[in-house]
Amino acid sequence: MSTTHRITQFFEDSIAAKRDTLTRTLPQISAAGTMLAHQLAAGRKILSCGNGGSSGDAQHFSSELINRFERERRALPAVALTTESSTLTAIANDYSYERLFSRQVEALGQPGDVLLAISTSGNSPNVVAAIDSAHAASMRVLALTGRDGGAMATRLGAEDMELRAASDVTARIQEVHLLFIHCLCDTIDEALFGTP
Ligand SMILES: O=C(CO)[C@@H](O)[C@H](O)[C@H](O)[C@H](O)COP(=O)(O)O
Ligand SMILES: [Zn+2]
Repeated sequence: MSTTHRITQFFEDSIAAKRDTLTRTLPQISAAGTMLAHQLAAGRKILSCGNGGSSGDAQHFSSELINRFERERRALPAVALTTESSTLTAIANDYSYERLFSRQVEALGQPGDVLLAISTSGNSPNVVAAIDSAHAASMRVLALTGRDGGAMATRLGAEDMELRAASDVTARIQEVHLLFIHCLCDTIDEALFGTP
């Protein structure tokens, strides 16, 4: 298959994944953004985590809360658990890579905070462990997944939410996750600060 044909296929597959996800999850996306806004309005913060491309998504989300999304408004509290290299290397070295995020949740998570847990497979052990630690800290969880939701989907409680991208391809799932993140940021701003 030629390069231009492959690129065309990537674009078409990404469009289809987004369209299918919208059809399946529109109410859930709105409800998830509203839940985040409610917790932020109550003075709580959002911790985010993920591996590889999802680590970037975790940081993308926290930067758009602390800095801003598309409008001028006050800074909102969010922490990506993927950036502090001394902490990350110490936990992986002294404990295990599986505890990379859960150890930080144990240190930083407070009742009512939200963990944004991002995994295209839903099976990354360190993200699954972070969900368990978030529950132990009386936090709520918003999971961004793909495929069949993996182990993460089975760990969520009644207070938690899942946004699942309608694809089995990691790269396409990530492209949907970024759209989730921007929709969540917009819903948060609308809920907290009204329509500009
Ligand atoms: O970005 C990509 C693929 O597009 C990769 O770096 C990908 O993030 C890594 O393979 C991750 O380890 C996948 O983990 P997960 O999404 O299944 O939790
Ligand atoms: Zn990627």
